[in-house]
Amino acid sequence: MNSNQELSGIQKAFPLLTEKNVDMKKEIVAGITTFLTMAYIIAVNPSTLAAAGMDAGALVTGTCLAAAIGCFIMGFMANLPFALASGMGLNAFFAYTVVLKGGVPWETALTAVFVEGIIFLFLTLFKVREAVVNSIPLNMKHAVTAGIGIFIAFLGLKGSGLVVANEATLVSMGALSPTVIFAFIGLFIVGIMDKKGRKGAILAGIAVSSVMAWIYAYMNPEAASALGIYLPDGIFKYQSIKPIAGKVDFAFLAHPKDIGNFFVVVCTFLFVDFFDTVGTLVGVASRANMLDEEGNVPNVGRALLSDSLATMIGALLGVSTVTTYVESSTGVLAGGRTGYTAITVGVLFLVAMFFSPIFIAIPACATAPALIYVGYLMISSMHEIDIHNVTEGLPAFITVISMALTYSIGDGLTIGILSYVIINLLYNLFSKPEDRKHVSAVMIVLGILFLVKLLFL
Ligand SMILES: Nc1nc2[nH]cnc2c(=O)[nH]1
Repeated sequence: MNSNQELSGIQKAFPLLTEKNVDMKKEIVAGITTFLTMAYIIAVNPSTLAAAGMDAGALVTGTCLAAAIGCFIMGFMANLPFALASGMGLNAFFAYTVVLKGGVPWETALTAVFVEGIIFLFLTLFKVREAVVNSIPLNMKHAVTAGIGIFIAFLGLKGSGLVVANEATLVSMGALSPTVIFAFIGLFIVGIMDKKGRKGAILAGIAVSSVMAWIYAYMNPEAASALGIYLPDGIFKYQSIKPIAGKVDFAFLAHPKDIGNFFVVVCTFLFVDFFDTVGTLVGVASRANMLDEEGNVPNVGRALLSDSLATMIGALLGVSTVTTYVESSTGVLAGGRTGYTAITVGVLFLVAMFFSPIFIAIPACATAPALIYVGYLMISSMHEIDIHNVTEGLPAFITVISMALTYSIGDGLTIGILSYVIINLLYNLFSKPEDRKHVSAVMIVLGILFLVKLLFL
C-alpha cells in the first residue's frame, strides 16, 4: 500500500482530518459552552449511581472518562459537534428501578448496559437506525427540535427554582428565591449579548450566574446550601476508578430465572437510548441547519456508531448508558459545526477529572440561563412545521408538548410518532385513493413497535 492510499484510509476513518477552513476559535468557544451546560453530570451522575451502592469517588472519574472517550469518538469518527455523557433519565432508571427496586446487582445492571451497547452497534452496522432516522417526516423532525427546546427550557426553569412541583397541579411557580434571580440575570445577559452580536453569550451567562451564586454562598453559607449552592471545596482532586471499572459480569447466565429479567432490562435500556439518541441527533442537527436537502443528519451512521461504542466503553468503565446530549445544542448555537467542538468537550472532561471540586460547584441556577435560552432558540423550529395541515400539524404538536410534559425525549417521540401513523392511516381509510397520503413502511413499523411497547412494556 503506498502512502497516498494509507492517508486516504486514515482520512476515511477520521473525516475530521479532512476538515478545511475551520474557525477554531468558534469551535473551542462552542466546546466550552456545551461543556459548561453539561458539567453538572460530573456531580449528578455519581450521586445518582451511588444510590445503587457504587463508589461515589470512582464515579466522578468514570463519568468524566466515559464522557471524554465518547466525545473523542464522535469528534474524530463522525466529525460532528455533539457531546456525550451518561444520560440523566437512564442513570435514574439504572439506580432506582433496576438496582434498588428490581434487586439486580449493579454489576449485572452494567452488563445490561454493555449488552444494550452491542445490540445498538449491530442495529447501526446493519443500517437499521439510519433507515429509521432518515424516514421520519420533515415536519416531525422540526417538531422534535421544538419539543427538545421546551424540554430543556423546562429543565432550566426547574433548575432555577422558578418551576416547582405541586401536588394538585403537577407544577407551579416557586418563590422568588436567589437562585431564580441569579438564573434570570444570567439569562438576560445572554439575551442582550446575543442581540448585540457578542460571541460567547451563553458562556458569559453561566459564568456570571455561577459567580453570583458563589458570592452568595460565601456571604450566607447556610441559606445557600439550602438552595443547592456550594463554594468549590478545593481545586484539585483525583479519585481512582478501580472500584467500578471492569465489573461487567455474565455470571447470572448460570441462573436461567435471571435471564428473562436481564432481557427486559436490556430491552428497556435499548428502547430509551435508541429513540433518545435519534431524537437528539435530528433535533440538534436541524437547529444547527446541518440537515441535508432531504432533511437527513450528515454522517448519521457514524454518529450512531459513536454513541453505541461510547455506551459499551462506559459500561466497561462502570457508568450507565452514555448518550448524545441534548445540551450539545448550546455549543452548536454558539457556532460549533465540526468534530473539534466535541473534542474540546472531551478534553475539558479529562481536565475536569482532576479539578472536579470546581465543576461540581456550578449550581443548577447557573446552567439554567443556557438551557432556557437554547430552548427559546429551538422553539423557533415551530414555524418550519406545516401547522395548518392537520395531519402533519397535530402529530407535530403532540410530539412537542408530550416531550416536555412527560419529561422524556423518548416518550415524546413514541407518542408523537404513534399519533402520526394513526392519524394519517385513519385519514387514508376515509379518503379517496387520489387524496391519500404516503406513510413510509418504517413509520408504520415504528408505530406498531411503539404500540407494543406502550401496551406491554
Ligand atoms: N439526549 C439527552 N440529553 C441529556 N442531557 C442530560 N441527560 C440527557 C439524556 O438522557 N438524553
